Amino acid sequence: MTIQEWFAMQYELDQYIEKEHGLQGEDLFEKKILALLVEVGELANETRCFKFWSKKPPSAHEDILEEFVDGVHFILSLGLDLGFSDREYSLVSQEANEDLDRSFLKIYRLVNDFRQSKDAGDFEELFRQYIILGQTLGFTLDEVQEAYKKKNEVNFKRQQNGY
Ligand SMILES: O=c1ccn([C@H]2C[C@H](O)[C@@H](COP(=O)(O)O)O2)c(=O)[nH]1
Repeated sequence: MTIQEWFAMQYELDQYIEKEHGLQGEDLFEKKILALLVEVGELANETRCFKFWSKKPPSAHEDILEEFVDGVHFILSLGLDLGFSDREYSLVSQEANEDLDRSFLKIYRLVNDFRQSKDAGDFEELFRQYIILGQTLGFTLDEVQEAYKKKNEVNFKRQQNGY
């Protein structure tokens, strides 16, 4: 799936949600920023990377992946809202951050930077670093896109069932 196709899938879902909730034309930027921050927190919780006080293992690979793609939804949605979907993105990278705690804290900082600047370069850096976080968690881009497709469908069904 190309990045443009990825944005297009998110566009369809966002349009459906906005129509369903009578929100067409509303500025949902700040709510989506907050939603993304919440998703990043939920993801960190599933990895348990910061829980130095606990001996419990992380959640299963697929459960962490599902949380991860919730964040992807909101990143794509924010990019669409600012009209950044037609740009070229180089998301594939050999980088992987060893330290998960620092990676999560970095994502929080990048979300806030992007919130303030609404800048295309800051958006790309956020998207890129989020994908690198995924790689650090053991997910390939293909795997992320497959999981995204599944969750996108679940999100549609939820809307149709009065979520
Ligand atoms: O405008 C929106 C609002 C929500 N979602 C998706 C992203 C997540 O996959 C899911 C979050 O739903 P909760 O399970 O957190 O309610 O909804 C969108 O894609 N676009």
